[in-house]
Amino acid sequence: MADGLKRLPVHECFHSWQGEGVHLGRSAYFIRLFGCPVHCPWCDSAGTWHPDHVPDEVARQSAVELADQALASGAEFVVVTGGEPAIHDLSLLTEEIAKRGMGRHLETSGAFEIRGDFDWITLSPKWQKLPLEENLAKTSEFKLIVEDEQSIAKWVQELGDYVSKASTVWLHPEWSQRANSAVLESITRWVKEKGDPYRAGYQMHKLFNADVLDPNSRKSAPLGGDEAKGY
Ligand SMILES: Nc1nc2[nH]cc(C(=O)O)c2c(=O)[nH]1
Ligand code: SF4
Ligand SMILES: [Mg+2]
Repeated sequence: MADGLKRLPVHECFHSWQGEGVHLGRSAYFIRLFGCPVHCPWCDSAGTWHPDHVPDEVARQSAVELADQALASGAEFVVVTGGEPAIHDLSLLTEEIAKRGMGRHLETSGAFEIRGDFDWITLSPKWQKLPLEENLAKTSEFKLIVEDEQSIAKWVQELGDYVSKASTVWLHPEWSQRANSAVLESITRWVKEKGDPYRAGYQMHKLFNADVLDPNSRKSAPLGGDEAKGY
């Protein structure tokens, strides 16, 4: 493969702390790769794919460059996110990160084959493109996005034992619904009724504005579920 093709398209890289999930609050270096064919109506990273939000230029970086930057940041581990990072071959990147002794975490919809070795996989399924069974079987934690009062039951029905027997299943209000009391109550009720493995979750970094403190982060581009605009 020509060297240029091995370079990954990068939307942004920044040092922050993990704002979600089991590793909440830990110092983490985020590599947000460009591109996502899933197209969720409420995507909070539309700059990675949406024609109205993509930047004029997208840098391509090698696995060595990305891993060197991650190490230099002093973060505890690396989160590879997107976009949908699994549309890219991540093998070289995870190899280079491991060589530097850092943990490799992946944030994915699970809809694409995962190429690369990860220590931790967060799978957040999307109706627009359902996860592959092979990925459900190797998920470390699930994150279900709760868009309305029916969301949780619908996901639990769709994913069956993969979620009901998982070690951790986070229930996150979709961000534009974070003040919708019916959505929040549906999460509270589910956790109180079912208990383990379900846990109420939130995107805590957004409350802290943690990511924007790194000047290398890009302004976020949330779509906010505007169906009238067709996305
Ligand atoms: N601080 C912080 N934590 C995160 N955890 C998952 C994120 C993501 O966008 O994938 C994310 C993010 O964008 N920022
Ligand atoms: S939320 Fe994630 S999977 Fe959905 S469109 Fe945005 S980047 Fe893609
Ligand atoms: Mg995010």
